[in-house]
Amino acid sequence: MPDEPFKSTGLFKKYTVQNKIFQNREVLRHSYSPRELPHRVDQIDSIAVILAPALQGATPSNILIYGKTGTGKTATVKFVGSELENESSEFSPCRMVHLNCETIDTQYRVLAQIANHISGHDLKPSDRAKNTIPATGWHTDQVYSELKNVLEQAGGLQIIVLDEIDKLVKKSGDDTLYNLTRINSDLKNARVSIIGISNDLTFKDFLDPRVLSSLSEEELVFPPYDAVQLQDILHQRAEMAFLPDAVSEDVIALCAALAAQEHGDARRALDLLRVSGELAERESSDKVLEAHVRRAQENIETDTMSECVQTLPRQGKMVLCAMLLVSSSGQKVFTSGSVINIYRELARELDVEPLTHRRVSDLINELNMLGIVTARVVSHGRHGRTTEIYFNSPTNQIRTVVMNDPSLRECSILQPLL
Ligand SMILES: Nc1ncnc2c1ncn2[C@@H]1O[C@H](COP(=O)(O)OP(=O)(O)OP(=O)(O)O)[C@@H](O)[C@H]1O
Repeated sequence: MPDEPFKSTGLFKKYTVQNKIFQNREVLRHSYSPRELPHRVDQIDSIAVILAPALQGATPSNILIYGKTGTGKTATVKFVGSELENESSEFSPCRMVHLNCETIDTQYRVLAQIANHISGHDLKPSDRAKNTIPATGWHTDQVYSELKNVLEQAGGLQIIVLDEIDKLVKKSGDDTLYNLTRINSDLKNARVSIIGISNDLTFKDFLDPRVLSSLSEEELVFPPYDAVQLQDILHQRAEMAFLPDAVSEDVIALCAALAAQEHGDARRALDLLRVSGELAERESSDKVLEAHVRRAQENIETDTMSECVQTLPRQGKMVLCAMLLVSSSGQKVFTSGSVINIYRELARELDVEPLTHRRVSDLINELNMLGIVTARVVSHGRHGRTTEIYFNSPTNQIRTVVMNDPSLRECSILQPLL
């Protein structure tokens, strides 16, 4: 029998009501690159001064950039990079390739990605196909030598930006950086400069001193934004993102103040404004209200917390379960000692080698740093010290997420958490 012609039920009609809030919500997304970066003039100038010699054919110093998440490191480097690319001449071209080492985290992938990017963008079409490096299968030496060929063919200066460089170093050591910081001595017609970006200062401890000194010829620190600066950033985006009068000064000030309380993270502030707008839109409101911002803050916090719990390693989840169990027995504030006792029972039932007291304390500190619990050391004078722990918010959501793990669900000790 022939299929009946499709007849729409109008499912989406009620969700595509007339837009009363957004003019262009895309400008609030992470992928949008703003053309102006308020409160980053000093950082833009500092990077421009370091890179400027490139326009006269010299090789600029390598740069290491630090700063907490959402302080505009990536946006600033991309901004300066496009200015430099525009101003460089055909005779002395300068180009920037941007790699995120959270996903591109092995030497093979880093070298191949740089080479493939250059062949795709900067080589004549006739030279492109033969230069493509496969995703796997070559020897690293061969990839390195192909990268040199591609750089020589393209000529000029190549600035390689390694964003989240700490992830690369922690996953694959410092061989890639060792090779890249020395590649100029193997090149005749081309030059390479490196910009490393990180929000974790401790990764320097994983670097060989020689690699560190060539990588950090220049160092820059991006400070967190304060509430007033975040307001300016939000203003600039809100003008493009929202319809006139949909967002008030008070709403912008509240988003800025809440994000500044965290650690001055512009990404968080922009997310808060976008999610608040989406909540207002869903309610067919023609204005974003402070109540929408408060709810957006709760939603974002819940999402972040769920992601944190989901991605905890197994032992971390076990320690968290032990805490949930103690707290569900009615103790709002409990000690690390009681958590460790239950953790050990749990390890026995799950047939997992229990960690030492010290390691469990480290895991408790990690959960403290993630903001899931508060753990503080209390001194009892002559009787020594204990760590007191309590949950920062109601535990229902944490329980649901952690107990999603099938092996934990089956554990008899943990049945009270289901
Ligand atoms: N001064 C600014 N003006 C306008 N938008 C900004 C500014 N600083 C940051 N942003 C925006 O905030 C978001 C986060 O910025 P960015 O990705 O550059 O931060 P980051 O410091 O690299 O963070 P991470 O370390 O987490 O990668 C982006 O959407 C970016 O466009």
